[in-house]
Amino acid sequence: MNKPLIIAMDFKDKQSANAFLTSFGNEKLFLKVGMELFYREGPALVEEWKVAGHQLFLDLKLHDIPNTVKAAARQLASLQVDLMTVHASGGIKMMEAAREGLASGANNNSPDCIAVTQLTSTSEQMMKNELAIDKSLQDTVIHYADNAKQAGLQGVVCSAHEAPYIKQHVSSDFACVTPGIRLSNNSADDQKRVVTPGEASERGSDAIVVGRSITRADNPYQQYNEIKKQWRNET
Ligand SMILES: O=c1ccn([C@@H]2O[C@H](COP(=O)(O)O)[C@@H](O)[C@H]2O)c(=O)[nH]1
Repeated sequence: MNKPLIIAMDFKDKQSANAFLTSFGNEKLFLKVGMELFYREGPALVEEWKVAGHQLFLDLKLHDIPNTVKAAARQLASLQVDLMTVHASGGIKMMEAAREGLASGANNNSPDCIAVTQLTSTSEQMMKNELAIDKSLQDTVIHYADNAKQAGLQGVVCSAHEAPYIKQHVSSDFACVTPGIRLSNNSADDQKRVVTPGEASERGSDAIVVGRSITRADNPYQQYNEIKKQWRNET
């Protein structure tokens, strides 16, 4: 990966999403389609944006029994997206099943598959009190990342806080895709583990995912370029 800045296209429908994209002109982007937009618009919008030349991250966070995940991944592979997600808490067999499903459904290149370790909206306190996980957040994320590596996935979704530890304890070339990105004057909203684009870069993130800081900005294109500049250390 070459320091991608992935835009989280969390819009209610295709019309609002495409209205947002008009300010980017013909620029080719890396777009993340999540549950909100996919459940409304389905594969057609993904195909439309692929044809328009954008890279696509389909973030549906599959989490089910291995057989079901394998079959779902087989369907998603035919969409020829670049990246997709599963939840690491589904276990190694489920992640292996996702990889097998992608391989069997792809015409040529299968999409990269990465596993969500702990959502960036989760705090250490919440993990212990609500989720009843006794390990520290950092150790849990490293453990899940190690499972994802064993399952043959290409990387994980984590916060940039954990990225250096994953590089150190799992593998330096295991991809860390990090949401929870905010400029220093932005609200964290529902995110708990946030960093600035510059901090994500310093901590070794391979790609950042940014939604509301761009999509809700007064001038999304200007904000996108400001975040890109900080993320890529361009002065
Ligand atoms: O741990 C995770 C996994 C996925 N996400 C997704 O990233 C974006 C972040 O949006 P912001 O508006 O920049 O907070 C969103 O689509 C999430 O579904 C995440 O935030 N954390």
